Amino acid sequence: MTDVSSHPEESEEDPLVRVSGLTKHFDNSSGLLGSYEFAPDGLSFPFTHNPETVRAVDGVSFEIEQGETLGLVGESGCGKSTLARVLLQLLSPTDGDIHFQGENLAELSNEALRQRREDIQMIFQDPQSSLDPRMKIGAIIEEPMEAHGLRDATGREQRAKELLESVGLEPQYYDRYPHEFSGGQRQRINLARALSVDPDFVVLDEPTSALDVSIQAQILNTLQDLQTEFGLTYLFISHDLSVIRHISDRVAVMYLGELVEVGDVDRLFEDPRHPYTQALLSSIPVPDPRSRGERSVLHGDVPSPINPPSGCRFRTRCPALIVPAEYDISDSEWADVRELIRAVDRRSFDADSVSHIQEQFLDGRLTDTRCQEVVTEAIEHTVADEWERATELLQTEFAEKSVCAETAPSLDSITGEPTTDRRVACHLHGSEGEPIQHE
Ligand SMILES: Nc1ncnc2c1ncn2[C@@H]1O[C@H](COP(=O)(O)OP(=O)(O)OP(=O)(O)O)[C@@H](O)[C@H]1O
Repeated sequence: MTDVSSHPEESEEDPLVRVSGLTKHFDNSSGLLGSYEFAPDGLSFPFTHNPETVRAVDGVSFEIEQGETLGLVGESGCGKSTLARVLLQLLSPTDGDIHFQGENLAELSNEALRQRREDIQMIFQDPQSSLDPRMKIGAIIEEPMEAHGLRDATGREQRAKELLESVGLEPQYYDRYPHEFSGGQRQRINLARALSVDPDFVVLDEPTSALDVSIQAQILNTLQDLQTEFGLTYLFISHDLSVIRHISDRVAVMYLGELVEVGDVDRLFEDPRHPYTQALLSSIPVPDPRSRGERSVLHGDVPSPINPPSGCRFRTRCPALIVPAEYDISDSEWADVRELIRAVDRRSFDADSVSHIQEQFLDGRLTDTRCQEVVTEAIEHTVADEWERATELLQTEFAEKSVCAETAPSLDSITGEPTTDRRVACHLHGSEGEPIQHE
């Protein structure tokens, strides 16, 4: 039970964790000479200074209620681990606040923060890394209790043995060494160690990714049992959507440092609203492909967080990019133009003649004259083997003029949902849950 009296700011309505506008930027120039580029010719000024900011986490806000599991999902490099490390105070935020049990962690004294650290524990992907091979299992589990001055030696031993049982291991493993255990068992030992200080909140960063699939399911079940037994709250980070679906109550989808969709796990999996969530879900293999709607595939890589795209960060890979307001073309014409833009970008067709390419991508001439002029000029560039000019023209005249490039969508709730906590950051979804019309 949480001792409410020890947290004066806490009120009935406070979630366990409230994160507001959390931002973590890495300055790549922090290393000695890291951001200096030396002139190779030896004639010009000897070096230039190009500091680069990696926008790993950019204005992220969410809440986690006591006892729930929030799943955090997204492709590699989108900022999940950085977010976890900032939450755990292993990294200091560039901006934003983290409230835990009603207290702003940034405002705590060092001693108060040290005590709070007891309440927030982390489990990493590699079950080996935190187990010192020279220490016995008992000592490994007792170490955090000792560090926080909890219990006497006998009490710690008793607690360690109880925890071994709770995580599904034998109490007599207390005197053994880590090398005697399998990957799954080592992750269980890590769990026992994290739970030894009675945390309220556990951040699990890809805790099952290094394990065999059959072992993964057992660990997930143990995590759920432990959650009930100890009243734990989890932030569960994974790129594996089936794991996220199995374990989460709610899910937050992250793309290039930002959250793009948050919602109840069943609603989000049944009816994903953000094109990125839709693309991620359609990449899960399903036994019967006919049972899913239209499949969309993620093209290309996640762009660099050093210079993320303007507006919506997903727009450079988005299959639903909104047509620029100045063009008066139908949805199917716009779909054809988008296909042409992607094909030019990937140079995926044989640029033989203007008329042939026009026929290949477009069903007749476009109704909007200006739009057709741009398309013709771009196709002419490809035939002249000027692919970069074609790409640049299409980007400037179409992609960059879309509202998706001009304005960053905010993570807004969608009304008409059975649950209130469904938020999506996409210009396709207005606050009334209806697509915004851009005529
Ligand atoms: N210390 C650092 N200095 C500079 N850049 C960093 C640092 N740590 C992370 N990054 C960058 O921040 C971005 C987010 O990385 P992060 O590890 O948080 O992503 P992730 O979603 O957890 O990916 P993965 O699942 O591969 O670990 C990446 O572009 C990464 O290269």
